[in-house]
Amino acid sequence: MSGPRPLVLSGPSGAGKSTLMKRLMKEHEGVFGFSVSHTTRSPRPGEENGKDYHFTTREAMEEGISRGDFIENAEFSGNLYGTSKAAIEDVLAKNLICILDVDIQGVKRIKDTDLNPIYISIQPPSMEILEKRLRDRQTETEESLQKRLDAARIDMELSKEPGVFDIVIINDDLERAYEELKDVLTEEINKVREAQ
Ligand SMILES: Nc1ncnc2c1ncn2[C@@H]1O[C@H](COP(=O)(O)OP(=O)(O)OP(=O)(O)O)[C@@H](O)[C@H]1O
Ligand SMILES: Nc1nc2c(ncn2[C@@H]2O[C@H](COP(=O)(O)O)[C@@H](O)[C@H]2O)c(=O)[nH]1
Repeated sequence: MSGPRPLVLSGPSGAGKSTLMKRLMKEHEGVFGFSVSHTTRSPRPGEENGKDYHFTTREAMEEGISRGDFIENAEFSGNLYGTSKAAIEDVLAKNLICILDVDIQGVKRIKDTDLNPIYISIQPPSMEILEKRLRDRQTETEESLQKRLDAARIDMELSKEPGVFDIVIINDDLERAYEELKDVLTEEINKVREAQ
């Protein structure tokens, strides 16, 4: 049997990717595995090294990129982010649905690989609501918030291009967005459960 297809979750910072993903993983224990990315940004309160991200320095990450350790990497809001080959292999080896949370640059780079994931974009209902969610989250300085909003405008345009995403979910009502996400993944979830 071929393994379950990975899932690429993308969309503007603050759209609700982590919120939806954490619920999906909690409600489907032993079905999903998170591909832990590397980043040069500082940890937020509550974030754990090796669980939320591998927090690293730019120098170490650039060395890893030159060695070919990453399947993709991107500069986002003044920091480097990347998906290592090891992060994905760890999850695939367990026959779980591998979830990658990456920005739109990552989506484009993953399309050049043989990963064959399901591409899902999580979009906010509007820029105004996105800005409010990001401000209320209280994780950003004014400067990084503005960079994230600039990146969000680009993301919202690109996500409308035909063929980039298999599905675009508007995360207005959390319950409805979650149901939509779960429905798209039913076949892959069943594949994992049947194999257990
Ligand atoms: N449907 C929703 N309605 C209201 N608030 C929401 C909704 N979905 C998420 N949020 C809130 O919006 C904020 C941003 O959500 P979250 O951190 O999940 O976004 P994200 O897309 O993972 O962002 P990033 O890419 O920066 O990690 C959080 O405080 C979350 O609780
Ligand atoms: N191209 C990649 N993008 C990534 C990766 N890991 C996270 N991200 C994206 O970065 C922004 C900001 O994340 P935050 O945790 O600092 O809020 C967000 O859009 C993520 O999807 C990665 O490995 N590659």
